[in-house]
Amino acid sequence: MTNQQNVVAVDVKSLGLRNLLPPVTKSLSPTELKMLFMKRFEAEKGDNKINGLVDSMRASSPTRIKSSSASIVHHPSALSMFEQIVGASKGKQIVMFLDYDGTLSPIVEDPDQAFMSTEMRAAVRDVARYFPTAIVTGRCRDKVYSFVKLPGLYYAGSHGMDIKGPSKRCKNKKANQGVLFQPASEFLPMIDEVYKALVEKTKSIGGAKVENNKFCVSVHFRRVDEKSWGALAEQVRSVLNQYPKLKLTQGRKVLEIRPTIKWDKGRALEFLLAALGYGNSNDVLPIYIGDDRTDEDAFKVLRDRGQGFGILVSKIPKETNASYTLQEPSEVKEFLRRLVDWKKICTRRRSSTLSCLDIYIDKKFEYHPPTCLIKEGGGI
Ligand SMILES: O=P(O)(O)OC[C@H]1O[C@H](O[C@H]2O[C@H](CO)[C@@H](O)[C@H](O)[C@H]2O)[C@H](O)[C@@H](O)[C@@H]1O
Repeated sequence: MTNQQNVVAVDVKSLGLRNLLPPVTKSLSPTELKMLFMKRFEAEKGDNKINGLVDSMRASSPTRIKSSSASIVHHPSALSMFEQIVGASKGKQIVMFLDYDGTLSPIVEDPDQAFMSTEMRAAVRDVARYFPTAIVTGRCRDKVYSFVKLPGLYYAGSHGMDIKGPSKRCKNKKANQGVLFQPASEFLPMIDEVYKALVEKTKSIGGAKVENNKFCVSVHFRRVDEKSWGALAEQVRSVLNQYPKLKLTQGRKVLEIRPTIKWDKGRALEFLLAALGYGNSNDVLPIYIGDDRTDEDAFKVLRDRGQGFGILVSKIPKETNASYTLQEPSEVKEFLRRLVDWKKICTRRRSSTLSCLDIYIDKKFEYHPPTCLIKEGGGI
């Protein structure tokens, strides 16, 4: 066999190799041809990844609704279904799980300014008086604590990779007071390194902001011109390519870089239920309220367990594993207040001779159940 026999006449244009070769017809050996294909394949794979990422950055805009959203159903409002929700808690302990951004605080341009209102803080504090309560967030735990400022809660930062229990004794004796769980601690130096690299790589992209969330990193593009999203995606990919142990997920106008470990908000929810003594128990009704894609992991866990309710905070219909919706943080506050008022009524009913009617006309409460069906044991 001569070398000549191994040479194949290739029309580089017809093979779509235009970007890699001058636009001429040329004879190539099989080895050259293979290398060309590989090069093109890799280049296309990279391009597709970036394009895919930019598409998904566009889709993550909460104001857009997919046109082919036949499977997206309107979930009922958790406010209009309030009685059914608390009714399901009869004989069970409600445990509250609350996402932070977009749930307790409105979405704002600058992540450092995402404060929660005094009224919302009071609502969360009151809820935590009656029910074990956890904040589950993508943020760094210390940062979210500096926003929430309530000591009696569980905090799960970094998408649940940094869990800490309340700093002082709480009423629930089953609770493990000393809980501190950090399943990704070995990733700390790597995350730090990636954070620095991302700050460097994105500094020329106007509006981009990199946030160190301790066990994960957020790259914000809310203030980046849409024309530069591709450039941003490329920079993020170029850094991530060097760290196969890290993965990319997305939230609301944010790219999230996190360890590839199998841990998310859903796992954190399971961990916290176990820490509270409800690991394999039917005596619990977990309620998880969140607005973001990352909260879907927790909604799914509740659905799979057939226990409790996921409540999605969204003004627009979305594909979700949640059972109910609330439109915005102000409705979350209203829901939390109702929960507290309902619990107070149940507690008073048990410790006094007041009739349902007495409770109903008691002007002290803003919320009065429309029907007087309060039963012993907490259910309506
Ligand atoms: O799990 P969460 O508590 O919802 O945290 C998810 C991310 O929230 C923050 O970003 C989001 O809120 C910002 C402030 O409103 C907004 O500017 C940004 O566009 C949103 O994505 C936070 O800054 C991220 O680190 C969290 O991962």
